[in-house]
Amino acid sequence: KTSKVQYYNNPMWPGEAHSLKVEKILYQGKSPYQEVLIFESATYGKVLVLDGIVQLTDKDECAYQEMITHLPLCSIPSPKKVLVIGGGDGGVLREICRHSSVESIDICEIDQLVIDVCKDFFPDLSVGFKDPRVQLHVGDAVEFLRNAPEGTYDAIIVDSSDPIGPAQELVEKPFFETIARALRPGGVLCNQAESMWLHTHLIQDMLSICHETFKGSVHYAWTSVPTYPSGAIGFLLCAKEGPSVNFLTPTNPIEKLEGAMTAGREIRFYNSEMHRAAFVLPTFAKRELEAY
Ligand SMILES: NCCCCCc1nc2ccccc2[nH]1
Repeated sequence: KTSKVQYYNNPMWPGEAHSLKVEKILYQGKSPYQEVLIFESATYGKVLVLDGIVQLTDKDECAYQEMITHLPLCSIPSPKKVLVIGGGDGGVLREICRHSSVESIDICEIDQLVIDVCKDFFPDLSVGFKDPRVQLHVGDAVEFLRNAPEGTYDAIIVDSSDPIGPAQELVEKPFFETIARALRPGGVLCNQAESMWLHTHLIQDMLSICHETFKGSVHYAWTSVPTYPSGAIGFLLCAKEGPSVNFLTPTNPIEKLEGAMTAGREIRFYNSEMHRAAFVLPTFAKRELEAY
């Protein structure tokens, strides 16, 4: 049973907690990297928790998976080679597979246990692994990117957990530099970039690093995910210098996506207006983030 005191001590959102009623524990385990918990909630379907942090729920995972994927992929004309860092639940893979221009997808996930339990408990997400274009690499992303030839990818999506624990190195400058090197000119990066309500300093640090590393353009976007503390989570969209990228208006014909049935599931959250709206910031966030 989680004690209330320990419950309120997560350094990512000290003093606050979003709680879900547990109907039934479905899985509890521990990998070399983190504790893994899956439970059936009363109102959000199944829930995946890593080290006490909600990663996704059946009900609202579509918001995060669709936005982190289609914001970058709909911003370039014809993405062919895509890399996913993290994303072991398979949800981002499921969304990438909607893009018929994509020819190959590399995914580098450090924790095999996350992949295994999501195949058992989240078939709607792990369906992404079944696509023949997907090549799985289990290991450390820094290592993987060091060995990636320069200019390999049209898009890189960093679906990381938070920078406490295995994902700490994924917000540091050297990592962003290896990403820039692995992107082709005009290639794009989209990574999980915390909440504008809770993590302004962390976002400012990431924005500074990205403005130094990506001479193309850098934009912060956000969306609503009710089961993430603060109810909002952000994304950092970066373009490597080269053919210009306009993140603010989707270029890739999203219409053919909206109807796209992939793996038996239609799109539930993303559309062209939500794409444009994601880059519109409330005044406090403009003040705190647009200067960086
Ligand atoms: N696939 C990982 C998604 C992120 C899950 C953990 C998490 N939940 C958050 C809530 C608010 C801000 C940042 C957050 N990061």
